[in-house]
Amino acid sequence: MSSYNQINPKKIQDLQPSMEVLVPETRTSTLTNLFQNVPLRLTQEDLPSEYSMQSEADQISISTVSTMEAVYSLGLHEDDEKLSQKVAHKPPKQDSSDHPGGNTSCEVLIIETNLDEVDEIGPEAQKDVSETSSEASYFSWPEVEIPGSWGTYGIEENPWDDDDKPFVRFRDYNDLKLTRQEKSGVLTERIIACCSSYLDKCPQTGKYVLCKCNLAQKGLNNISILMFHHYLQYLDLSRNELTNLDALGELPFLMYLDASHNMLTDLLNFKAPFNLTHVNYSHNFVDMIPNLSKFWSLVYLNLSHNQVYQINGLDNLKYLKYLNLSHNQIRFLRGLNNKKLTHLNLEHNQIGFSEEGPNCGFKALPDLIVVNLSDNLLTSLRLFEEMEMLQKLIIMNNNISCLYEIESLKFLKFLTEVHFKGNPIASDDNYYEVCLKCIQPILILDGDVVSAEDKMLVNAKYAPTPFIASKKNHSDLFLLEQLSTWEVTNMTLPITKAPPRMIVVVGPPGTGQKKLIQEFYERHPKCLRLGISHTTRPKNVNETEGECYYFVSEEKFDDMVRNAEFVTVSDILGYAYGFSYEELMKPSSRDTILLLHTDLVGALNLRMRNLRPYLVFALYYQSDAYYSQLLRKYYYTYWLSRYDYRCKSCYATRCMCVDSLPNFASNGACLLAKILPKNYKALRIINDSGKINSETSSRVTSDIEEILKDIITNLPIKESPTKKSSVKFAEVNPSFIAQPECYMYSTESLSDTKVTSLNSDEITSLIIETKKKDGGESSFNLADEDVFHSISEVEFDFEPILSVVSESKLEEDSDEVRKQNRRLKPNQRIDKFIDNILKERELYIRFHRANPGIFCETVFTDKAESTIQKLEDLLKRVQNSSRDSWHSYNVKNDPAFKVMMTQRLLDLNRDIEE
Ligand SMILES: Nc1ncnc2c1ncn2[C@@H]1O[C@H](COP(=O)(O)OP(=O)(O)OP(=O)(O)O)[C@@H](O)[C@H]1O
Repeated sequence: MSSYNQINPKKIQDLQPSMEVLVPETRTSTLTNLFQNVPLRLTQEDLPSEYSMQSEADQISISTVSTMEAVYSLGLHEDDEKLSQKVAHKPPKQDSSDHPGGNTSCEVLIIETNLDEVDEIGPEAQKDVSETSSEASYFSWPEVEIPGSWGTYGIEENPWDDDDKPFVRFRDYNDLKLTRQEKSGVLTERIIACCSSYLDKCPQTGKYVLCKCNLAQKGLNNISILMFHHYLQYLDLSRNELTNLDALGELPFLMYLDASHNMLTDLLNFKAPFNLTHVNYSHNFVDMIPNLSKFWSLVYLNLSHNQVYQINGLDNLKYLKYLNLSHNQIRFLRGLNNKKLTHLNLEHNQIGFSEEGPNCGFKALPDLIVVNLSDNLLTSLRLFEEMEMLQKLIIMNNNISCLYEIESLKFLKFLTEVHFKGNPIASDDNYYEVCLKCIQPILILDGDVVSAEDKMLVNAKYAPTPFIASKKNHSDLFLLEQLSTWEVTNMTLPITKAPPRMIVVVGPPGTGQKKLIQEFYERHPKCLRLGISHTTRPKNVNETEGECYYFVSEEKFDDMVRNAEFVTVSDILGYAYGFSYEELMKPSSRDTILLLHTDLVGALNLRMRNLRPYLVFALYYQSDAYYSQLLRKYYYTYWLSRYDYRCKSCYATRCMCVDSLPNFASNGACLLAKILPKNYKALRIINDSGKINSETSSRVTSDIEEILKDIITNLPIKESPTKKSSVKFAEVNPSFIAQPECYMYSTESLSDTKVTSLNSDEITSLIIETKKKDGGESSFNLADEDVFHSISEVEFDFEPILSVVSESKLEEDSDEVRKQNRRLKPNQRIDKFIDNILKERELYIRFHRANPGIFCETVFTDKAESTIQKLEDLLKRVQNSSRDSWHSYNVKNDPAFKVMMTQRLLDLNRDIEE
């Protein structure tokens, strides 16, 4: 027992007369309250010798006066400090200002009752009582039943800790001489007074009341008197002989109830308090859980060591976090759907099965952190597969015999502690290693700390490198492919000859696959053949028809699609790309390997069509470099195509971009100037108002002049592939042309004119494109969509420097997104465009990770040498691979082929009609 309540009654004799005690009002009233219920009388023995009691009448009945009055009347006055020195006490932990009444040094006065009323207690009995009392500690929690302090998870800290509140005790239970009635197990007010503590405010009167009562191990069998103690919050009735708790129905504020180690058969069979959160009912005789809906506020429920044989009645306990049903007779895991449950103890039951289904068994308990299922009959660990929050699993002494079961735990990211001892698996030689391998986060296995070295060793021993894993998957797929029987599907190719073996370089746009395969082809022209795709995108200046693409119009491409001429078709950044059957089956030597590049869709189509391509994943190693490459590649072209139809570029030894739009003028040209190669020059035209008037036009002209001069004098002339010597004017703004002294501009729109004042070899072509309005000033309003359309219709016969990226891909976005886009500043939109491509790269990478083995090689286009080396290795492998695995297939003999082709055509027609 703590010194706090271990006061020698004789101490009172140390008190000196005329000592003053300062007692806060609230405390006095509490004491008074308490004393009103406990009529006590002081006897001569209790008093210092100076105070002799003359007669019975001098005995002070405290039932009518407050304690303090009693103390005063006895002259026991002392200031708090001195008193507290004299009386053993434990000072409160917290700052006294937290407590009502200021100074809260807790003096403890023990005042004995009238001995006449008390029977003699034999030495044996006295010993019993004192033992009982010392066991029932005020400061400890109910005993821990589960190894490893599981049982204390109920409430992490004791909110009713007497240390935190002023505490007053008048008598210690040990010093009570029990009456006959009390000895027979009847709870009396005297006992309650001895066992009560912890002052808290009464919710009704606002006065302080004692709200904690620890009646553990008092031999009680009748507690009906408790019904008068409405304000109890904490009640410990453990280790008594109780058979019913009806009286608790009168305790509306009860929050904590320990009724363990009694003889109770009914669970919580009393009127539900408002907010009962913690119930310990362990070690009783409960065999059935009734519907506990009324006890909705339960957070902790301990029903261990009862006779429960099935779980039910807990459905509506939405706040239940801790449930202990250990040492019962439960056979089947079901009836638990308490979503907030974090700790579940079911050890020592007979559970062999769990309810199966989407919201059953453990699947209904997504938040479980600790589970104890030791000493049951489980044979599998699969029921824990989806318990994502699980941190600790105790499943000792079950029947888990297959090591493979541990695999079920491999996706549990937080599982750091497992106990499998006593299962057949634990005696397997590989048990330790398998556990470490499958349960990656593990820190404690069967109570022993797992060292980092062990984990590393095991991982090194068992985990294949990604390379091997990828190869293995690949070979698995290959095997599957070999084993699959030949059948005609919608994807079956309408060809009768085995297609060539092929290497396909796959990557996101702008990765440089085209350049890569060309370089590789040039190294091995004899054993490779370049596969040329069709595309609707405009030809770049340095591209030749039929060398890297067949450039076709959209109409032509659509026709080819309708005629089913393509093996695969993709839409990339608004242009269509397709690889045709004709190109696939082009006559070549049997040993020649087809080399082509596609996007992911194309590559997967080739695979689905059973063409068995060797897929090579190409990407930029450094995403920064990829970003810069995209900027170089698309910024320019995208800008031109999207924001300013009037601004076109021309290919020349030096290029000039002329623009007349305010937005472009202020941002675009500058930007272009930065990103264009050195021998290109961007011309910036300042035109804030969006109108070209005579003033701005003269500035424009002088700007042009300046730049042209600069081009001519400073920049080295480079060979132009086109060597055009004409200047193409498209709808030339008259105000430009009105400066004949600068350059000879034609006044006729859309006509070719020589630039006479410049050396035509040096400036090969120059496009100035503006919009004339009513023959006068040109007005350019960005919001004027018509301007955009009319100008985009103008045809140019020059070759654009870079591929012009269509905006149609972005046009596919919803209207809402489009509107947002419109509101963005031009450079933000471009960033978005590039962001989309970067996201596409991420998609490719994710796809690769999720499908190990689908790519047989990964190359980095910004690491040219290693890339070519890898491709050469691959080429050797492909050359050595079997060529004859194709089934010869005779279309004529296959009725299914006809049916399938008819169906395919019908589908196609329907698509076209739609
Ligand atoms: N037949 C095809 N089917 C699907 N995708 C294709 C096909 N042909 C080319 N592609 C892909 O189209 C994308 C755009 O190619 P294109 O050459 O037009 O632009 P690019 O940005 O210069 O490409 P790269 O980065 O390879 O140089 C590339 O990712 C390419 O792999």
